[in-house]
Amino acid sequence: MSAEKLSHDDILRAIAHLEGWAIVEGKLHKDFKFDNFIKAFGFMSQVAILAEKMEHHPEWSNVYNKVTIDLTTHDADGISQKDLDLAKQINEL
Ligand SMILES: C[C@H](O)[C@H](O)[C@H]1CNC2=NC(N)=NC(=O)C2=N1
Repeated sequence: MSAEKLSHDDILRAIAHLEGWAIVEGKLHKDFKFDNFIKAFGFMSQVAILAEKMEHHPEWSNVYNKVTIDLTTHDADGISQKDLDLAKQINEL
């Protein structure tokens, strides 16, 4: 997996196939809403396992049934293929 920063155009092309994701303040962003806190936290647990396996970790926050995720590659100082891969796997959960 490459950790090089991708161009804006490359990212736009890729997120056309990633439902719900957008570029917000230079990061790959998506808002999630669940029925309740337990479901939101269950989702976060699954994302945590994925992130640890990929050695690539989200910036995120949770308020009750809402989870906000921002993906960026700190090592590349921008969005890389790793962020796109993690976004795709999160959508497949
Ligand atoms: C050594 C380790 O693989 C790196 O520090 C990883 C860990 N998780 C990471 N996560 C994210 N989002 N960006 C990184 O650059 C990053 N680097």
